[in-house]
Amino acid sequence: MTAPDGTKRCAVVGGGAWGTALADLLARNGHDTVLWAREEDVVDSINARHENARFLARFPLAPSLRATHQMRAAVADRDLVIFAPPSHVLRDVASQCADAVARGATLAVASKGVERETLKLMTDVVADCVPGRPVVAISGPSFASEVASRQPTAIVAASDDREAAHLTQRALSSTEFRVYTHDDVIGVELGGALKNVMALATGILEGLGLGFNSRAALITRGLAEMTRLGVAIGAQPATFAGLAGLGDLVLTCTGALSRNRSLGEEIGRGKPLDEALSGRETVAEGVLNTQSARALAERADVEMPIVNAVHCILFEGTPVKQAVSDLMSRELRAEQDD
Ligand SMILES: NC(=O)C1=CN([C@@H]2O[C@H](COP(=O)(O)OP(=O)(O)OC[C@H]3O[C@@H](n4cnc5c(N)ncnc54)[C@H](O)[C@@H]3O)[C@@H](O)[C@H]2O)C=CC1
Ligand SMILES: O=C(CO)COP(=O)(O)O
Repeated sequence: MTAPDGTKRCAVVGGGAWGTALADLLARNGHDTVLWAREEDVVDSINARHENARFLARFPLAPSLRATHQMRAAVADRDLVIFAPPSHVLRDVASQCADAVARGATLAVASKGVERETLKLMTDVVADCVPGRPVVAISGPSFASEVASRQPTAIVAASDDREAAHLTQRALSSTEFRVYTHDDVIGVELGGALKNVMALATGILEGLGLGFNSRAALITRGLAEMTRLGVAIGAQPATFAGLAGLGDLVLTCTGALSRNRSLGEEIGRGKPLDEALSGRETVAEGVLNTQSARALAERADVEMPIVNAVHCILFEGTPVKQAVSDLMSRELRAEQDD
């Protein structure tokens, strides 16, 4: 299936901002690439005007990139299939096209989350739906719009299968987009899911009018609890100091482009969650990820005070100021006791 010049036949499943940016990268690298999008207007706008006017407006896409509404046809006979829908629909989407995926295909998943019902990682969800193929987790600090405008970006591609990680690395890498491989799938995936919760939390602090001290404390202690949970379920601690941990955490906790952070700001200013969510067409994974993270922490018997505080604010009616005060009044302890 691979052409003599090394180009691949690729499919990206999920025509939101991130799936579109990844498909654009593949197409610009010369790979024969098709993007499945759920919305007909997205398909039409990519095919007719080389733009995803709904989810990634004003960024010109590679003219060779094709979009389709036919998911099974999109994934058939492809060397590399990247899944990039919101995490809560990944199982549904992957199941719909599972039997059309080629036997020898490499699968990758770019969605950032932990399945709420099963507490499974995204790579495990894909492996459940499309068994027998290697699966790669793609994660790291990467706002889709900055990738689409070719700003230098670095991410990781993690897999237990070294060849699959290398194939994904080679397919996506360019002079503006640098992909590192990794072998710690749990750490890389958990970093991407948990940073969404921390981005919500820093947004809440911002909405409350708090300043830089509070934000720095939150990022640092947030990283400590992300690492604690990761290590408890089998991740390597060093992964959390890397691109998919600290890198993505800093990006989304400080970057104005983060949807999770901006949702947090609205909540910090006093908007109820359902009101803040209504009218948003784009995904803020941190909301569901807060529920998954809290359940994972309970199962692993790991203390995650910030995740817990966000859960109390979003789902238990705790006033924001009260949650901050509760966090600050916990029993004093040594920082190195993590
Ligand atoms: N936007 C970004 O900068 C980045 C996003 N991601 C991750 O990529 C994943 C997708 O996010 P975005 O591309 O940003 O989405 P988006 O917010 O741009 O668009 C929403 C997407 O959800 C899809 N969708 C909604 N309901 C659906 C359903 N029932 N079935 C199938 N699809 C449905 C829409 O078709 C659309 O593609 C998320 O897990 C996100 O965390 C990861 C890195 C960067
Ligand atoms: O994951 C992202 C960047 O790496 C995107 O973050 P948001 O979903 O908060 O916008």
